Order: sequence, then C-alpha cells, then structure tokens
Amino acid sequence: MIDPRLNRPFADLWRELPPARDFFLLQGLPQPLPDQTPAAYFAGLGSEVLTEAAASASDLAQAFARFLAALATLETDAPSVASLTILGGRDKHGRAENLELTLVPGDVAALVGPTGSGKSRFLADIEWLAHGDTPTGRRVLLDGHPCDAAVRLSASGRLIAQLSQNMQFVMDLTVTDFLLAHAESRLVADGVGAAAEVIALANELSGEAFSPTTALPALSGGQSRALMIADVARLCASPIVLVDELENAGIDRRKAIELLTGSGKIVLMATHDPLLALLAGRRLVFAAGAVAAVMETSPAEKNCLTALAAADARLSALREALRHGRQLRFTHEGDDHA
Ligand SMILES: Nc1ncnc2c1ncn2[C@@H]1O[C@H](COP(=O)(O)OP(=O)(O)OP(=O)(O)O)[C@@H](O)[C@H]1O
Repeated sequence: MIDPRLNRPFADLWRELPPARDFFLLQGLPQPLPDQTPAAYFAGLGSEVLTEAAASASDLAQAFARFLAALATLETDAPSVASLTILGGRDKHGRAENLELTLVPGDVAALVGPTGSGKSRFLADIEWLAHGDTPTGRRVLLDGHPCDAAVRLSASGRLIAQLSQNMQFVMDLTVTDFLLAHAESRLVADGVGAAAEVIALANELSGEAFSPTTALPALSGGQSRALMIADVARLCASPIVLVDELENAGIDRRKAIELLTGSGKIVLMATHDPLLALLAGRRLVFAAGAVAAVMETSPAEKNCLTALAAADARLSALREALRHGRQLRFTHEGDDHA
C-alpha cells in the first residue's frame, strides 16, 4: 500500500517533521521543491541520480516512507511517568528509614534539612533510579515498578532533568542557535516558535533581559538559570525535574516553580528558602542521611505565602537598589523607598 504522505507536498512534511529533510542529505539526493509531492519527486528522478543512489525510484520512495514512519514514532516516544515512588533505605548510622513516598505529575516536594543531612544524596538516588545499590539502600519505582538495568541505562537521562546550582555554558553559540539545536534534537515541529517562547519565558524569570542573539557564555548566572528552567519547562520531555537550590539564582523563583509544575512535571527541590518550601505541597525533612519526617504544607502555612511573597519582594527590591548603587531604606511600615 502506498503511504498517503507520499502524496502530500514537501512543505507540509517539513512543517510536521522537519528532520525529514535529512533523508535527502543522507542519500545524496537533490533537495525537493516545497510544492512537489514525494511521489512526483521520486518518479521524476533522472537515471544518473538513480544509478548514483544504486536504487530504483520506488525503492527510494519506500525508504523515504519508512524514514517518515520512524520519525513519527520517535516524536510520540516522549517518556511519561504516572508516578514516582521512593522507598526508604537506611540513614548514615545504618538505621532503617521509614519512607514510602509517591509523587505524581504536578507535585512539588521540597527537601529541607541541615547541611550534610542527605538532600543531595536523595536527589542522586532518584537520578540513578536507585535499586538498593547506593549508600542509602533506597529504591525508586516508576509507575509502581522497579526499573530494570535496561530502563536505568537508557531512560534515566531522558526521564530526569537536573538543574544544578552552578550553571555555566561553554558552547560558543547564540541563545537562539542553542535552542534551535535542542528543538531539532527533540523533533519539535516549530523550532523557531519554540525557541522564541523559551527566550520570552526566560526573560520573564530573570531580572535582566537578554536578546536572542546573545552568546551563551555572555549570559549572567541568573540569566543562564532562567534559560535552563524555561528550556526544561518547554522543550525538555523529562517528566521528573531535580533542582538543587534555586534561592541564589537571581530569578523569580515562584514563577520558575509554577512554570515547571504547570508543564505537568514532578519537581523535587533541595531548598533552605521558606518561600520555595511553602510552594511545595510536601516537604521532606532530612536528618543524618534519611528522611526523618514528611510534612504536608498546611492551609495555615499556605496562608502565609502572600505575606512571605511580599516580604520577599521587599528584599528583592533592596537587592536591586544595592546593585544599582542607590541608598537603602527599610521601614517597619513597609513603605521603603530605595
Ligand atoms: N543514608 C546515607 N548513608 C550513607 N551516606 C550518606 C547517606 N545520606 C547522605 N550520605 C552522605 O553524606 C554526605 C552529605 O550528604 P549530602 O551532600 O546529600 O547532604 P546535603 O543535605 O545535600 O548537604 P548541603 O545542604 O550542604 O548540600 C554525602 O557524602 C552523602 O553521600
């Protein structure tokens, strides 16, 4: 049976599956015209081109149809996770950790605890999809099942995105070129639109806007974080996001969390920041390398959010004034004028 896509103009195919163009490059075939159909293109190939390609016109048409089918499968192959479960292991002294925590898309869990209490280790256990084979003995289940070695090797990079504290780009590309390359690798149909959307979101998160033509290494720390968060939220298929401290990132943390959870991701973040902790539905309290308690954010705590956000905005305004060399003023009445 003839693939119906072979009777549609190339312009439509390029729009839906941009990497379909690569077929012609890889086969060393002339680039088709946008208003041509593949059926007409292959039928019209001259004998010289066919000899060079060592294939008949119908072989090439069938190979192109298989290429399109494979691309379409890749595109729908975004990993999805309905639940993430972490089963307790043991603390630094070998005592059992009493934990069975299940998170679903849209959930945010904050990891709190003194320095050295095991927050980063917990994130690393999830990243590794631990199976009782890390120092903590924890086990991580996806959709209620343990992950076998094949899943762990092939899927952990695609399932889990990590935003770490120190983010520095070494690639000498402009922001747009980087995002276009990422969009292309993810087979996003409208790469240009997606890149523009990520830049707009990143500029909403960071205090100082950057332009699409800014070189990646020229971005400030806050701008880099903002770009990565917007990229993870919009372009990255990973359903699980691990965040190691957002507080000093120089970005709108509240918006950043809303952006990530709004895109249906499971977010786990280590934090010492009350604002971020209260944005999470649950917080895991760490002590001696284990989760000592799981606290639900209470309605009373949620009520504090508005006041806390206002206090946070005042502090941010002071930071901004400080940055710009202005005099600082902080009053009990809250009418500080910097
Ligand atoms: N259950 C455990 N068993 C054995 N070692 C552990 C356990 N939990 C954590 N550790 C180890 O303890 C050390 C400190 O833990 P970790 O770095 O995770 O703390 P943290 O809470 O992230 O600290 P900080 O807030 O300073 O970043 C690490 O070397 C880690 O591997």
